[in-house]
Amino acid sequence: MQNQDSSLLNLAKEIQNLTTEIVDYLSKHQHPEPNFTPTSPRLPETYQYNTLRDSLNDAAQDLLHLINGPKSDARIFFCSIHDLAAWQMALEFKFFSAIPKDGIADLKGIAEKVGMDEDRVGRVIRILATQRVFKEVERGVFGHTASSVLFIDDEQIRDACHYQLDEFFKAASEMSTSVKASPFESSSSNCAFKTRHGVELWDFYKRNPQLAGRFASAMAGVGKLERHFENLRDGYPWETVTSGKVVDMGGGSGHMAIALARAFPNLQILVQDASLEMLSAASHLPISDLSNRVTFMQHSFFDPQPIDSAPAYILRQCTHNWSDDACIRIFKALVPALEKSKRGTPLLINDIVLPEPQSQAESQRQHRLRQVDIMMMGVLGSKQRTETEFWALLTAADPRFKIQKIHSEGDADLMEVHLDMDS
Ligand SMILES: C[S@@+](CC[C@H](N)C(=O)[O-])C[C@H]1O[C@@H](n2cnc3c(N)ncnc32)[C@H](O)[C@@H]1O
Repeated sequence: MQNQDSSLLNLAKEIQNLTTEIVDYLSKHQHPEPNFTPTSPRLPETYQYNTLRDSLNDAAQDLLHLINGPKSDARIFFCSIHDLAAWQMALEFKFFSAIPKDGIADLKGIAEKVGMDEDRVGRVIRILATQRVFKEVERGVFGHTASSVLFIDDEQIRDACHYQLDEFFKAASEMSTSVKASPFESSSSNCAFKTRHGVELWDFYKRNPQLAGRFASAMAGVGKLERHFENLRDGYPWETVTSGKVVDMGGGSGHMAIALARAFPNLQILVQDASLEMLSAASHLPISDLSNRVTFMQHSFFDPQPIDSAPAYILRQCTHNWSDDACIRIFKALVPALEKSKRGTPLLINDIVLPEPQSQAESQRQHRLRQVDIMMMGVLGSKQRTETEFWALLTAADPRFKIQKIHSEGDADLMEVHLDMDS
């Protein structure tokens, strides 16, 4: 007889029910089920699928936490830094491309290609293989899995993983040292990145143009995760824009502007960024056919916006890089241009909007968002914000700012803000 009151069994039933819903979803949308091989079919990237996936993760994580217990859980999490160290080596020494995409390679061949001793190469690959990244097909011979082949197929996603495990991971280990040095002030000059690298983040990239290029590529990689682009594409009626240039402020290499221009042939977009290194990363992107519709300009969003009468102003993943005071300055610098624009011209803030404290957001999703918040604390002394916090900064910049709506079908929400000229 099963115990009806068993919370463990109830969680297992929830997992069974959610898995059934996922299998039904895949079958209804003609998606074959995934497997671990390099040719595994791709998963859907819809809001509905991701919501089911997050709920299943929540239930499965709860069951594992309860069954593992606090001691075993603690051992798993504090040793995960060594998984990251193995990943760091695999990325830095290009392990992924050292094994042919459709084939296998032995340890000697891989070690020669990556320029490391066989012993350590084997140890790194074998720990990753325990997480189904690479597979030891026979003793000392390795092939790819779905999770390792991703890093051959998608350079931008590889760059997104690489910059995190390189300059950001190194900085993260200095978090408590930096807070000890300035326990009551968090800023780009009082944060772990500055403690570890000796310079602030944007100066670091100015001094390392190659890493700035990787960062710009990584931003494009991050944009492919968790429906970032879909939210920007679907959260505003872009097809209604008939004239003028949309301005993408702090647009980096312009990868989002390019994707948006491809999705909407009616759009012209001006990408602004303060950094020439970021803007020049655009030369690596395939945009020759868009040269009339996507243009670039060096401009700091702290200076008054020189383009007025744009149909929309985008600020994507920029506010989270800055302190409250700096965000207020960014919003203020846009006000004169908005005043000269048509009524209802939106400022579109495309960034994480954190759930308000104690809200019921799924913990899997909330965990992802809060990881980015801690990342911002470490690399720039900045933060992710709730809607209430955004509202406070916008109205401090100009009391006429109103949050019109928030489109939220992915991790990076699209917040539509208007300057209400009648108030
Ligand atoms: C996290 S990245 C986001 C880039 C792009 N919007 C995206 O979504 O991928 C932040 C961008 O802000 C740019 N930036 C930093 N300071 C700036 C400033 N004062 N004015 C304009 N852009 C700036 C950086 O160069 C970088 O490209």
